[in-house]
Amino acid sequence: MTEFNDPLVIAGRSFTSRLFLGTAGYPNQKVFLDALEASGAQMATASIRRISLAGYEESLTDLLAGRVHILPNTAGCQTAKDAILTAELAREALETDWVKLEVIGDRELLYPNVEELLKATEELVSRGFVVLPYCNDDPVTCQKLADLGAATVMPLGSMIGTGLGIANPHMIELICARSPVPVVLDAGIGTASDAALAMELGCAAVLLNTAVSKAHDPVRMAAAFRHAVEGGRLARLSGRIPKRLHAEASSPEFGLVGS
Ligand SMILES: CC(=O)[C@@H](O)[C@H](O)COP(=O)(O)O
Repeated sequence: MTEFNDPLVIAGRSFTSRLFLGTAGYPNQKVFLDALEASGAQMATASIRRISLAGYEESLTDLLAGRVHILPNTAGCQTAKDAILTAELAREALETDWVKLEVIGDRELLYPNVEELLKATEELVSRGFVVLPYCNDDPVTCQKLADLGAATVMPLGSMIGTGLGIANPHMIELICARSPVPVVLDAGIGTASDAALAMELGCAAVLLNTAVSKAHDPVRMAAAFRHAVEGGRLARLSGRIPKRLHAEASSPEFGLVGS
């Protein structure tokens, strides 16, 4: 059975795991590392502004190096200028061109500022970055980001940290159907079934943080997400049955003894 292990390729790099993990908010370093291992994730994102997290005994980058591909993110940035500067700092410090681009338009909602996001994407692509933008669940914005050269689009399921799951599954499905680049569902995931749904809708991968780091048992939850993402992907590839409005007997009615 190799189908659900078909690698996801982003900017020439292959990932056999389609689960990407955030690194913030774990109770301690051991739980974080155990959860990371249980998740099977091969890419983990860390905020470049908070890279030396309190509670971690050694630097987060040293901790992650050799285990996963580190994806610095621009969390906390509110303008294109700020995000570009942060990405450049990350490139310098971590020697990576990859960046998860977050440009926030509202501190309470943590919703993207689309105008600034597009501006920052264009500039960072022109500077040679591999840009993975966190964006609205809006097909027009996703198309614009792809046109500007984003390596993926990462529409939100719902607001960051809410655990509300996928607020608009129809739109996520539509984005997946139209996107020329891989779609990574990012943010708002609450539990394993949300991640399975994302994959069933056609997402190439899922990025999440809070649902694991704040779970009662983060390590088990990380394992649950690993299975959910694989299961959802497998279901997607298998082709689900159409939904019907009327019952249809699942057992044949003819050829039974006495019929
Ligand atoms: C870690 C990170 O990048 C978050 O900003 C991301 O969007 C995940 O959100 P959740 O914590 O809701 O999974």
